Amino acid sequence: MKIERVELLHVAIPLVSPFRTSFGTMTTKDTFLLRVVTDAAEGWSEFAADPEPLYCSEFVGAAELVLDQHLVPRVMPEVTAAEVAHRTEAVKGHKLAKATLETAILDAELRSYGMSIGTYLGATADRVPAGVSVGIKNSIAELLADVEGYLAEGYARIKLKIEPGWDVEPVRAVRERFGDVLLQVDANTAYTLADAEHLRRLDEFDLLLMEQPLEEDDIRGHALLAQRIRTPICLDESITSAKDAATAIALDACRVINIKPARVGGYLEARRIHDVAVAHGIPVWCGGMLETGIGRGPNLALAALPGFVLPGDVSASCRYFAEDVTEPFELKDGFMHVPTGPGIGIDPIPETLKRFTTAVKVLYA
Ligand SMILES: CSCC[C@@H](NC(=O)CCC(=O)O)C(=O)O
Ligand SMILES: [Mg+2]
Repeated sequence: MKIERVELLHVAIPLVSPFRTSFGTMTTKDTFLLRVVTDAAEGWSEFAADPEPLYCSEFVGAAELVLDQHLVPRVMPEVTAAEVAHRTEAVKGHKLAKATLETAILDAELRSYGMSIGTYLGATADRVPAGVSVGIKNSIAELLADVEGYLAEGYARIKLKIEPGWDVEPVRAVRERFGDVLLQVDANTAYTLADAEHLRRLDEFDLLLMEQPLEEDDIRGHALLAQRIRTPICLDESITSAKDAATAIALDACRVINIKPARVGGYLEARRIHDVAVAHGIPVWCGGMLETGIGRGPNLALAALPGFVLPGDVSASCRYFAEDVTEPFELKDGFMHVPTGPGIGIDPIPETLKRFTTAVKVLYA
């Protein structure tokens, strides 16, 4: 496809409530959407990280710069989605920025074919079970009230953010109050191997998994920890490619993988990781980055691939947003429906997008 225009729309959407993790507290989804206009169709995507490099090394300002100066020029003037990774591989890192570019081009390409991203990726379900991520709270009582509300909405699985000082007690409280609900935790790299004996205390709660307890580059540490605790280790930040997945699986560093297309450079690599995991009998699930509907839609399609056997973090839009730049994705009987329209299957609502847009930068015209 011939690229005719590329623009980046900064959006700031307030969260319905603060979302606290081991690395900070979010109150607004402050990122950008990428719009790629081609001679065949236009495509949309969103940058999944935040203004500060706290979840990973990438952040909004750097992504805008690397797209403008190093990634978009490399895909000019004509490109297919399959070529984007190859054309940009000389640029080291910046997987989330690359994912944003690849996804917008893939969206345009699929729209021009009239094909949904679910069909393209190999989705085998039209709805997927939804889990929900629950932040660190000011009190156990507040946590229990939140979890009660999510369970009442029908969420199939609860994920609790943990950090040193907020781990065993909140997990115990949820287990004691809500019985054998599907329950897992996510530490976002907040612990070290020295915490192994403490983390082993979580084994009594029959958790589905413990997500990313150690630093993202500590594959060996996760393999050693896995020998000392019973709870299956799930990697998130550590897995940025199919190669990482193969290494982590081969070293027994994880028994589950959280796949986020943004973290691994896009949906094409996400599918490769799915395939590697399935080949090794490793269950995967689709993670989340508090995406707007522009990211939430295609994530639901990915979550419908056969190896995504665990509920993911693709919750209803209202979990985070009172109003989104797209029509809301809603929870129905604990499931989220996979969009079936062409491309990512969802479009920004022009008037709402305008209202939430804080800046527009034309990268190519
Ligand atoms: C600001 S936290 C973003 C990363 C985090 N994501 C979630 O906890 C799920 C967020 C969501 O529901 O989209 C993770 O490490 O898995
Ligand atoms: Mg995580």
